[in-house]
Amino acid sequence: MFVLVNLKAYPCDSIAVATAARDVADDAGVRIAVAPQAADLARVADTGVETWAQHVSPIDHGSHTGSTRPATVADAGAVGTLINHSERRLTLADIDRAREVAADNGLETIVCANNPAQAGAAAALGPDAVAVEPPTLIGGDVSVASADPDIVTDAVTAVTQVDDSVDVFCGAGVSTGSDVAAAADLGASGVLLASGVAKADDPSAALTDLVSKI
Ligand SMILES: O=C(CO)COP(=O)(O)O
Repeated sequence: MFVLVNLKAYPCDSIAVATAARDVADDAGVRIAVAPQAADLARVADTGVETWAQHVSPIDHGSHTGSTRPATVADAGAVGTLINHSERRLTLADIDRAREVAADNGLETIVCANNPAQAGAAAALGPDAVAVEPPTLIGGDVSVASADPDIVTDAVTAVTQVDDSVDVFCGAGVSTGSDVAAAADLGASGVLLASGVAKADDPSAALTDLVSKI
């Protein structure tokens, strides 16, 4: 299982979380990555933790004020990027282009989706993975794997029917090792989470629990 921690714009110490994630990943032998805000990418990557971008713009060089260029993200030390997060939606054409430019720059890509139908559509664009995250459960206390397990299994079916080389992750409300184990049982190969670590009093303890049943 791949554990990807999205720090969003939460008021956490991104370097402290990154350092904890690096150490827990090393100790547990589990793949853990941290996705900080764009301005923190290089500092987070310098800790040695696997670093992802929260978003990239569907552009390369040019007159694109305020954009997050995939190549710049890669130069800062990111190895992958989320695309079309529920809080950073893109048009279909922009998802396609962002994935293409990100991949051209060596970034791994995860396209986010609200539901199984969108997950299948996202798989058709050829990302490395699709993450299904029901918006109503994001930021809540109940994991998608227990609140709505069919969403996960149906997303796995939808994605596999389109392209069985695309991994399926799930997210929303994931905060414990039991949540991660339940996601794996439903066929997910990774989890995407935020508040369970970014808002934790002790991010290291939260991460240790998250990987405890993998
Ligand atoms: O949006 C999410 C991860 O990108 C999920 O957020 P929570 O883990 O806070 O529900």
